Amino acid sequence: MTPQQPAGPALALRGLVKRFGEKVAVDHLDLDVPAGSFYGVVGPNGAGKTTTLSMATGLLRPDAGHAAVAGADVWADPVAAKRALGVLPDGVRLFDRLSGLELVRYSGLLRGMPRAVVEERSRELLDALGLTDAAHTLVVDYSAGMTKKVALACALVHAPRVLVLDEPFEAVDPVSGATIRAILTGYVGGGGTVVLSSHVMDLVERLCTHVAVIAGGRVLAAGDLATVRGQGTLEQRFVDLVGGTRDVTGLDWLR
Ligand SMILES: Nc1ncnc2c1ncn2[C@@H]1O[C@H](COP(=O)(O)OP(=O)(O)OP(=O)(O)O)[C@@H](O)[C@H]1O
Repeated sequence: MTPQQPAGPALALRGLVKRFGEKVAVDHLDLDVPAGSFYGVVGPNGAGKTTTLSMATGLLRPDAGHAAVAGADVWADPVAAKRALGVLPDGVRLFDRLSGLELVRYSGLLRGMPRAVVEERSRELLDALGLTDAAHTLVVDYSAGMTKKVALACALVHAPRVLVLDEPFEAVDPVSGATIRAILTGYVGGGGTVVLSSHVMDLVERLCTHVAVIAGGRVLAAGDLATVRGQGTLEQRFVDLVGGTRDVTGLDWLR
């Protein structure tokens, strides 16, 4: 894969707003993801990470604001934006009556790639992700981790310039996790940009060059990892920004 580096930010979010009834899930959110960065998005449950990434990738229409991928507006110029983009959405809903191999092939062909290239890359990706033995198994019969991996293969098959991954390591076993980390690190090394959300601070700290801490639909801190982290660990900084640990009261019946 040889993704070219876009000029300007790989992902630019400006004034994004999303409301669900009374709930403001994303509240005038701005974020720049530099090209070639490995960008971690962290935040407590319900912070607005999935909603933000969904708007950034054209899966959810914002109530206000703009999102641009490699300079192309996701809503005004969706073809250009989506050409540059690979997405692993949260709670992936796939065409699960296809086999794993068929699904990855289908993703490549949908992108207008030549059949021979699709064939080669599909098999290579399944092999790298340890899914060769399950290549002809229907995706509906995959485990959660296998589903995550095949969805990642679908996101990678067209060698996008920007990859947006919602919780890519969730449900994935340690060996597969290491493989995915190696694939993503190699991809960034080759000029690609990764944006991922995660709850695992340790992983974000090890992998990412940049991080944004989101809570209440707003960015509390963003920038290169060392700056955001400061003197302590990312987890300490996260707790400082988001609020300390809560004492558990009640639940006497459980003790
Ligand atoms: N389709 C929806 N309808 C109503 N409310 C929603 C919807 N999607 C998200 N929300 C609300 O918006 C807020 C942000 O949710 P979001 O899924 O973006 O958070 P998150 O940071 O990804 O959380 P988690 O870490 O738990 O996955 C939450 O309060 C959630 O209940």
